[in-house]
Amino acid sequence: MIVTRGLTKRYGRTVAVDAVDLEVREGDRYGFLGPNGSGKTTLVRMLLGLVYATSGEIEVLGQPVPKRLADVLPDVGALVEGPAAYPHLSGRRNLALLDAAGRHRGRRTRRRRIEEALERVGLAGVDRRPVKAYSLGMRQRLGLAGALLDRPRLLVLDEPTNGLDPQGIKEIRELLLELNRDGTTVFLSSHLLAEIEQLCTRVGIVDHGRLVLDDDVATLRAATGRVLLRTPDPAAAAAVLDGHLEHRDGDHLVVRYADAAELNTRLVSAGVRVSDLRAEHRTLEQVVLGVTGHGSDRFGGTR
Ligand SMILES: Nc1ncnc2c1ncn2[C@@H]1O[C@H](COP(=O)(O)OP(=O)(O)OP(=O)(O)O)[C@@H](O)[C@H]1O
Repeated sequence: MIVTRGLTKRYGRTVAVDAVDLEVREGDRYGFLGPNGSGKTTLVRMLLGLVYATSGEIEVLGQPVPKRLADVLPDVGALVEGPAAYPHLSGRRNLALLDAAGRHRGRRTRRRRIEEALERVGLAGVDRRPVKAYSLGMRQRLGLAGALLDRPRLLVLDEPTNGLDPQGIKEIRELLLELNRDGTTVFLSSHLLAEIEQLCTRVGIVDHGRLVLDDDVATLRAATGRVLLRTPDPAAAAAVLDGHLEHRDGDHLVVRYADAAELNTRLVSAGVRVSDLRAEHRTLEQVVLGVTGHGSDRFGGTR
C-alpha cells in the first residue's frame, strides 16, 4: 500500500527524513511513532506529494509518487496538520465543496455521502454554524469526514487525535478500527505511545528522521518469559519454585517460567494458593526506550 526506499528530505543542513525504508501492507493499521520534530509530518507530506523528496522513492497503491499522484489520490483519504476548511462556511458546505472537487460522482447522492461521513465522525448533529466557531476537535472530525467522502482504500492521517479530549480520542479510535475492519488500510502518525499501542497492528518508530524500528505490535509485545505471581503462601511458593524464582517482595513473586498455565498447575497441585498470575509482556514504552533511549516524557505516553 505504501513503500518507500531510501526516502530522504533535507532542509538545508537539517535532515528531516533520513533514508527511510517503509512498508505498509494492505489491511495494516500502521502507527508511525516519533517525538515532536522527528520527521513524521515531513514524511506524510511526501507520501501525499505535498513536499518533494530530496532523494529516494515512494510508491503508494503500487504507483510511483509524485509521478502518478493524480491516479493515486482518489483512493487515498488524507488528514495532514490540522485540516483546512473555509472558516466562514458551515461544515456541510465545506464537505459539499470538497465532494464537488473530488472524483466524478452524482450530485444527487452528494447529500447522502456528506450525511454518512458526518455520521461516521460523530458530527451528524452539527448545526449551520461556520467552521470558525468549531472547537479544534470538531475541525479534526470534519477533516476526517472529508477524508472519508471518497471511501478510500488507504487513510493517511497525521496526528488525527490532536486537540481531542479522551472521549473524542476513543471515538476516533473506534471509527478507525471499524473502517479497517471494512477493508481500509490505516497509516497514522502520532507522538502518543498509548494511541499507537491501542490502535495499531504495526509500528514504525522514527527518531531524528531515521526509522529505528519497524515491526508487528504483537511481536514487540511478546512475552518476556517471566511470570508475575501473587500468593498468600509466598514461602511455600518459593520452595516449590526453587531455581525459577527471580525476585520476591512480600506476596509478589517474579518467576522465570515460559508457560504460565503450567506454572499455575504446578503451584496448585503443591497446595500453594494463587491470587494472581500473569505472563509478563513488554510494554511498547519499554520497546521504545530500548531503541531510542527516550521514554514517554518525549513520546507523550499519556496526555
Ligand atoms: N519547511 C521546513 N523548512 C525547514 N525545516 C523544516 C521544514 N519542515 C520541517 N522542518 C524540520 O524538519 C524536522 C522534522 O520536522 P517534522 O515537522 O517533519 O517533524 P514531526 O515529527 O512531524 O514533528 P511534529 O510532531 O512537531 O509536527 C524538524 O527539525 C523541523 O524543524
